[in-house]
Amino acid sequence: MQMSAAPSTVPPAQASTAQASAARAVELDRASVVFGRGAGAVTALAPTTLRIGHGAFVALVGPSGCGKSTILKLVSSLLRPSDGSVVVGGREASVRALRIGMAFQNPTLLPWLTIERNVMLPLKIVPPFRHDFRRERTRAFRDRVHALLARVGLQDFAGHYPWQLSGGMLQRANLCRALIHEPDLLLLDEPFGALDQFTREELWQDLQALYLERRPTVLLVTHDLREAGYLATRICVMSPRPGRIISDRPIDLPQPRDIDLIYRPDFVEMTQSLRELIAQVRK
Ligand SMILES: Nc1ncnc2c1ncn2[C@@H]1O[C@H](COP(=O)(O)OP(=O)(O)OP(=O)(O)O)[C@@H](O)[C@H]1O
Repeated sequence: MQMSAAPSTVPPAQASTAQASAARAVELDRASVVFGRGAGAVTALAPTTLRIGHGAFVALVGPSGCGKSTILKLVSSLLRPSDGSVVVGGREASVRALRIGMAFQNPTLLPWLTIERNVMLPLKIVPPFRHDFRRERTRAFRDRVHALLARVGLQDFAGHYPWQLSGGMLQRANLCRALIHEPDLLLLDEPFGALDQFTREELWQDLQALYLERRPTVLLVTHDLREAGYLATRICVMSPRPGRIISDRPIDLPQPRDIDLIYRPDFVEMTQSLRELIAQVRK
């Protein structure tokens, strides 16, 4: 097993040039976000440059309030940068050049729809699928939903309602909904934060398998350094006040990764060095 050296701490201006790539899924160029004005202004994100190639799995880690979710919101165009630019799939983020899937800490499944219907929703809304949906080619879509639910062990729960499922099952269904329309870009904001360790590890394995199947570009915000190390091909560490990327390193471990990896000494050493870096910037 090859583990890359301890994280390199780099000056902010160069922090994200580590993975220059011709074909980029996401490109932040000195993008910053300031909330409010004057004395009450809060800089959520200092000018940040971050380039992510297609198919990369990037984890954003760092202490609370350092701007991780702000970056996700910029990429999903829920927020516009106060300065600088955010380009997704070669176009300004708001243009939606890539198909995007999203999952957050609290699964936002609609309580009045079955799991099957919830997971099917993006097919109803997102082009090009919605065209076929209107033409009532729903049988193929239903098969597709059932196949994906089966991949995460929910084959017997398609007809259940969200309130009939456990937290882990809900989060599995939530992941299915984020992936059903085969997104090019998957944005995950602490999707497993509320789960117990065993369920979390199971879901890491599910997510890894689903990622390796189609290799969408993934941007994962997490507080769990083992989650970041197990899943990501690259980890960016952020520091707060103002939010910025202070370390950007590849995770040179072959995939698929065995879950036992997270208990191996060199992996523990790697997560420990990240932990120390974050502890320093929290002070
Ligand atoms: N709408 C807003 N108005 C004012 N300040 C905001 C707003 N949204 C976020 N902030 C501030 O911007 C900073 C970055 O917030 P952000 O949610 O991106 O952090 P985070 O790293 O995702 O935090 P956490 O890990 O706790 O979720 C924080 O200081 C936060 O208080």
